[in-house]
Amino acid sequence: MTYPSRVKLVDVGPRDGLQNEKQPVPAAVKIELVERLQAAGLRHIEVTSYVSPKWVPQMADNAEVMHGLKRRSDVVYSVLTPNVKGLEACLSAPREEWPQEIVVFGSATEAFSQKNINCSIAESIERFAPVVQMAREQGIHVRGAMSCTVGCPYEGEVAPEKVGHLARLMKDIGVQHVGVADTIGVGTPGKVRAAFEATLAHYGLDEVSGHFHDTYGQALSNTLAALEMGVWQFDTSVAGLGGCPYAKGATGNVATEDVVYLLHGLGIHTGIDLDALIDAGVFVSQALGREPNSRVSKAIRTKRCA
Ligand SMILES: CC(C)(COP(=O)([O-])OP(=O)([O-])OC[C@H]1O[C@@H](n2cnc3c(N)ncnc32)[C@H](O)[C@@H]1OP(=O)([O-])[O-])[C@@H](O)C(=O)NCCC(=O)NCCSC(=O)C[C@@](C)(O)CC(=O)[O-]
Repeated sequence: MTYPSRVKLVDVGPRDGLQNEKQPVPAAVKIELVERLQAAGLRHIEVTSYVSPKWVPQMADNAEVMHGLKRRSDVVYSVLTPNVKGLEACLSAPREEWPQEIVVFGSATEAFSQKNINCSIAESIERFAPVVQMAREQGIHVRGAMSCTVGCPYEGEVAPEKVGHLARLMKDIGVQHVGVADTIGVGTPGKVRAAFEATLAHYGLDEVSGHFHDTYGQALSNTLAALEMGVWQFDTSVAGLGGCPYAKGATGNVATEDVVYLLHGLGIHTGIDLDALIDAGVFVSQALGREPNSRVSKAIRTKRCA
């Protein structure tokens, strides 16, 4: 089996990982988390989202976090912007605090679209179109997240045709890259492959990524299945943090630590220092009062103690 020679990981821990936390997480902790991730070698970090603070209170400090970061010139910072209001809020900061990439997020199912962003799929595309245009005019890269590509908490199994339909709509409005998300972590390799195949009818292999939650413990298998298709970009979350507020019961994303261990084991270079990454996961987990949700982190920390 041949695997891609390079893999890009986007650590979504500061955004996807923390958005669902009920306890307030101070901006200083979020900032230190991003800085620890970049020090560990992560070069793509999803920092925050410009969404309604009534819907997701944890992300209300978006501007403070973007302002407080000590940025590195070799790191790409991204943020979620569901509508023009969100993008305008993000761009109201001085240019040096802008992200290089924004994310619009849609759903392959109508029910999740309504629950998550309060509109139909068609309406979401209408909302995204001016966001995409404005961002691209400013030289900001646009990624699209496609939720519920294999399963939906409200509609159950999702047909690949629905994924292909959303991918085409995203392509038509100029979204440059799409992430195939298993929002509730129910996917298995065959289903994930089918979701990618439907997406690859509209996007090239260099324009797609995988985003796997680990609710059923399948995220590493799904990552491997995607790697075997030639997919080389993945979202992961330090310490396995996360969950979407509108996908009840779904656990966090696959832990970055576990994916890095897998990749290094396959001989794929990531540039990530696994020990420093584990320490970043311990830092944020301690701030949240829990253990990191990563088997690799646990194993390596046990070995360190021995
Ligand atoms: C999309 C909206 C805003 C629509 O929400 P809405 O209520 O339909 O919007 P609206 O335009 O009618 O505005 C209602 C209120 O929200 C305000 N508002 C409107 N837009 C913004 C904004 N951008 N920033 C700040 N405030 C905003 C607006 O000003 C107004 O305030 P009010 O007059 O009531 O005081 C809302 O549904 C929302 O914020 N949803 C949040 C959804 C979210 O963040 N979900 C989690 C992220 S997605 C995810 O995790 C999945 C992913 C990406 O990881 C992939 C996967 O695993 O599937």
